[in-house]
Amino acid sequence: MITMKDIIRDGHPTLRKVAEEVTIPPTEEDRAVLKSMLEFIINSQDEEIAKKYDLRPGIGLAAPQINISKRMIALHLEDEKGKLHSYTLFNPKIVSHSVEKTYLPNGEGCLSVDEVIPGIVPRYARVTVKAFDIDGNELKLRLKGLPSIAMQHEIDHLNGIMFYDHINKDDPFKPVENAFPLE
Ligand SMILES: O=CN(O)C[C@@H](CC1CCCC1)C(=O)N1NCCC[C@H]1C(=O)Nc1ccccn1
Ligand code: NI
Repeated sequence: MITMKDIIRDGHPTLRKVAEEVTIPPTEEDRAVLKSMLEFIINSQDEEIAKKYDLRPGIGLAAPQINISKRMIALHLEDEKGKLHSYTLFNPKIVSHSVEKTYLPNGEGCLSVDEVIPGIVPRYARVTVKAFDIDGNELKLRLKGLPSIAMQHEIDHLNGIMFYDHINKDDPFKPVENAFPLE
């Protein structure tokens, strides 16, 4: 099982690489890795398991964070209606997005960043994503709210981008044009 020791931290070069596309159909190994990434996220949200293995809670994980420079991500999170969504995706790609932006009112963190970096992290309010599921079937997702924000955070990891790259360096809380806080 994946634990925090498997998660590389800011400064590790893999976090700044553009990850390689996964060949479709995925190999058994790629499928096993992606399943283990979702298992980690679900474990990290389970109070007992997280305590037992000292896991930091997460709602998403990208393969580069476990030093695998491949375009694979897992997400396990609730949407604004309280509906739980699990995503295990190969080669996700944002194919369209809203002009409007949004951001988490308390900023963002990252399991690969041990310090708190305050500031507004502007994200597209809505995104349409094309990807392949765990079996290699093509799918299209239309996301808004937290799923949209989290998806963009994870796809950034596949392109070597960290959340704080989006924070205004001169004034981290400067209002962003056409961006509205989530909730
Ligand atoms: O690349 C993947 N990661 O680095 C794990 C990150 C991904 C999220 C950061 C912002 C959007 C996606 C993660 O889940 N966290 N980051 C560290 C703090 C805890 C946790 C978190 O933000 N939790 C959360 C947020 C909103 C609502 C409920 N829970
Ligand atoms: Ni992250």
